[in-house]
Amino acid sequence: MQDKSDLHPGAILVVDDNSGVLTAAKLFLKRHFTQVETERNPENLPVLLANMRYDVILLDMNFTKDRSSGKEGFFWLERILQVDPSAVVILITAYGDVEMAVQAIKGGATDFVLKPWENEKLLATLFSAMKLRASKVENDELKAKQKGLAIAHNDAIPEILGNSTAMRKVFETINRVAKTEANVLILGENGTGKELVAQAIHQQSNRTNEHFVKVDLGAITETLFESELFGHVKGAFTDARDDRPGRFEAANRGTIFLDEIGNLTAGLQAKLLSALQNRMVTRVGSNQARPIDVRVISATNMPLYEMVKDRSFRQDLLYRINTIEIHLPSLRERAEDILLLAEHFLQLYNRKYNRNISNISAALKKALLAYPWPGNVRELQHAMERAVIMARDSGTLQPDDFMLGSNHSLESEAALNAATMNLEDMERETILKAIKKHQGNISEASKELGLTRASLYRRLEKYGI
Ligand SMILES: Nc1ncnc2c1ncn2[C@@H]1O[C@H](COP(=O)(O)OP(=O)(O)OP(=O)(O)O)[C@@H](O)[C@H]1O
Repeated sequence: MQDKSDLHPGAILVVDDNSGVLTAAKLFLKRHFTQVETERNPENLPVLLANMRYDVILLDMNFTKDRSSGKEGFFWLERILQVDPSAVVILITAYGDVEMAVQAIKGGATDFVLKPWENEKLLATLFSAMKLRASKVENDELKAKQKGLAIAHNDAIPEILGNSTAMRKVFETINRVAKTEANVLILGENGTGKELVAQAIHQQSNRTNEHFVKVDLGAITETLFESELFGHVKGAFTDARDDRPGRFEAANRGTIFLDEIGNLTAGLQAKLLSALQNRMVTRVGSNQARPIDVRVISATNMPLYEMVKDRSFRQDLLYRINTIEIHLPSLRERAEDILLLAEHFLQLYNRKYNRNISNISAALKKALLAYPWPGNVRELQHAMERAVIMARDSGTLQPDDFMLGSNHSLESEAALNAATMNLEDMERETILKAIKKHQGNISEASKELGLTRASLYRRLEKYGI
């Protein structure tokens, strides 16, 4: 008996009305694959397919009833693909039927083998078919997941709110560019809604049924970058146990969202530029370039134009990604939106935490308007969530209920100081307090402020802290 662990995992179905062919196929294939089934009567296919997902189906083109036209083969191929559009079907054809087989490939078959087959050739064909099946299944799962996420997303309605002139302009631009194929660069501070805008563009685009794949370039290490973005083949490096597509392939026909693009090192900028220019990616360890069709939306909170001047960002890469630019204003630049967003988050968290706080007191409104919001909408959202949870009584939310980054109540600190401090002073104060509260732990402080570590560090530098 053969040790099962030597076998390649995979389920194969062979459909042929010649029992000799079936026996030979089964004997041979069972030595290589974990599951091999055979079927003489194609009429049983619907039942078989309903009960089992086969990785590869070997299908005879010419059943006895209709010896030479291949009509039955075409018919069954179509039926299989109806049941499982990702099915991988290999046709078994007789010598001389090659033209017909080519036609069948156009109709959705993956490959064909000639009868009588050479075992080694059949095996090679099956192995590559298995790989194709694996990537189809992975793609299906990803799509299903994405759809699930999108639905969950719609449920939560992360609609982009804003009544300010600046935000109206942003909405107008989104409407105008979404349906085009233009690459979009979104600039704005942390927490201003860059990801939300990227999602909105994808949702309104012609690619809406395909994947929206986000890559946080700030979080990818230099060594992982290539494999993460472009994929790798088995054995390319120590941990590469299987072939794996990268994020660009996962986003094929859809949209890729390159977040924190300003954080890329010079070497990585060159690699990304080359992929975007050639519209091709090459998996690490392979020399086969694969074409990709993706729309690129990038975002950063870094001053890319200044970085081009001081040569820390490539101009040619900037021109690749900035066909359309969207500037998201900071929250303090659109004070008109502060109360609108505050009310929105109040209702959102009322529902979430089963509370019934009906409004925001005039004093708190004043304080919210005076605060500089270094972490922008995200900071307001977090602060509102905390307030809804912590508020002592239902009814009206008061300044005392409201803790900001510093964890001091608005009334006692920010609101009183607002009259005498300018925005930068206030931001510096807020940051100092957060750092003090977390005893110098930058990760914790940045979390509380709604900033990334990188942007907190930039501010520390700016304020000489
Ligand atoms: N205009 C808006 N209306 C409603 N919610 C918003 C708005 N802008 C941002 N938000 C919310 O604020 C949070 C932060 O938004 P988002 O992640 O899109 O910001 P970002 O600019 O991409 O942040 P970062 O630069 O830190 O990645 C999210 O929860 C988002 O839903």
